[in-house]
Amino acid sequence: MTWALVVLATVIGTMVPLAPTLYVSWRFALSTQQEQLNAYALRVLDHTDAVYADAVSALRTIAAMPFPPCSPQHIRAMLQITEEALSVVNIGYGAGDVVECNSWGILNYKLVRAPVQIEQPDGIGLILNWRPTNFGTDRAILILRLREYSVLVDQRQFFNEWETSNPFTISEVRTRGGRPIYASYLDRDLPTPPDASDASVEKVSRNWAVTVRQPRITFKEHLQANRAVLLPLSAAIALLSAASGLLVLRRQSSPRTELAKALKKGELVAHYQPIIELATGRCIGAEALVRWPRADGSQTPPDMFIPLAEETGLIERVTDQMLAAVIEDLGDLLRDDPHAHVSINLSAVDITTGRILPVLERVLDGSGIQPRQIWLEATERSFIDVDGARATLLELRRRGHRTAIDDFGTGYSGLNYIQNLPIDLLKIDRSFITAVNTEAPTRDVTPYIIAMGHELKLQIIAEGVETENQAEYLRTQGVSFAQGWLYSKALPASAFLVFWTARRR
Ligand SMILES: Nc1nc2c(ncn2[C@@H]2O[C@H](COP(=O)(O)O[C@H]3[C@@H](O)[C@H](n4cnc5c(=O)[nH]c(N)nc54)O[C@@H]3COP(=O)(O)O)[C@@H](O)[C@H]2O)c(=O)[nH]1
Repeated sequence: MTWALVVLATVIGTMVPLAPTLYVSWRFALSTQQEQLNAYALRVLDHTDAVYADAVSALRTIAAMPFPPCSPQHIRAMLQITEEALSVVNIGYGAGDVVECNSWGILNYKLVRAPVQIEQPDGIGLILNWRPTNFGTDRAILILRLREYSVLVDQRQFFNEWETSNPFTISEVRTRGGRPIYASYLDRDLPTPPDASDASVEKVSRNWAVTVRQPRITFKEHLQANRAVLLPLSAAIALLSAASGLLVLRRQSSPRTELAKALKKGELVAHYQPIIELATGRCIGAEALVRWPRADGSQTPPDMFIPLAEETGLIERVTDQMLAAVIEDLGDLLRDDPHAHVSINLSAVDITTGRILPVLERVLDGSGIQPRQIWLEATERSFIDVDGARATLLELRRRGHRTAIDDFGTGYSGLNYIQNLPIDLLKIDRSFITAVNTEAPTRDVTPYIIAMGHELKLQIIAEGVETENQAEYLRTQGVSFAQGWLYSKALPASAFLVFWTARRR
């Protein structure tokens, strides 16, 4: 196949004039840049929406509390919310023209409440670029106002770390009315602010508009340098340049394209890791884990392509194909044994947008499989948009599905988040199980996580159980279920069915 392609490319490379080829490659490079910018802009917008949603949630929470203004309980509540909300630096209260108290206590100096500059579509008032004195920071602050309450957000929160991966890409965040609140070039050592020749993409959400830019000139210079070398060379060695052009093209085939192709061809498969009831040693179900077998016999690990799928908008298709694979592979088992279940990993976007709900309904409708047999796992990253996550989880539970928080202990969620979310199971991350009975610093955390699960009346699943010693410890701590290499690695469907038959009895 490769030889055929090389011969074909050689013939074409000899015959086709070079200029159109260069023109096409230029257009191709341009559209790739546009695609990259689109993905970038969506990520910046997601991040902006998440920071804003976090601050609005803090604002609405404090505004709904019944404490007497500036009482000790009131100030304590403001401090607690400030500490828990990732983006909030302070909360202020003032019924009149001045701030009377904030998260730090009652104010002993006069701080005038800045007037609202912009009314957001969601009813929140905004004050931009507030630069406080006596406040321990010289950074620009965004104030969100709801009645007597002001929530303060450091505008640098809108900076996105991934921008640093491409030094020429910059982002600007504005309100829907066009007022700028953040421009990343202000915080980075870039030679100039953006200009009109930049390639740019704009994306808008309900409250925000985001523009992402890359200087077009950099791209053009690069292309012209290539041409200066290629034109004389290609005249002399047309055959060689055609073949090497093909090789370059093949190497440039991006990981995203490869993953998209694999999804299109249905190359991703599900493997199943048994879940064991610790008290009886019986297998009660499995976790479906995606596998990507390659033509050369190797496997690309999910750790490599799941983040890529999440970044490039392919993750929904991964989830959908896994769901379809589970029904195809284990449908008969689930219909025959109504107590069996399969856990499926959902992505943050499945949970926060609720897009998984109609998909599940469509797949299960008429399948003879009960919703309670499909457990759904979400990582803590899904809960940055708490309201979206709660709505989806509530609906899943109403339909009868069981919901689990995955990799627990590795994210930022605290007790406060979890007790307010409709979750049935807590999966302790492998790192905390590996630490059991070792000298690892995290070994003392494991009992606290288990106690937290019990306190919240959640069933607990331990991941990554590799030794009988760990299993015994978990049994004595009242952990219900376990999965890990002690019992089995993730198995192809046929091997899992054999395991199930042996361990179900
Ligand atoms: N959104 C989706 N994410 C998925 C899906 N399938 C997998 N993933 C996520 O990718 C990460 C890596 O998964 P994988 O390489 O499959 O690793 C899993 C197990 O194989 C591994 N494991 C299980 N037992 C042991 C053990 O005893 N020791 C050991 N060293 N490793 C073990 O742990 C991974 C289980 O992950 P988790 O989901 O946290 O239970 C991983 O984050 C997957 O979530 C998918 O379909 N969609």
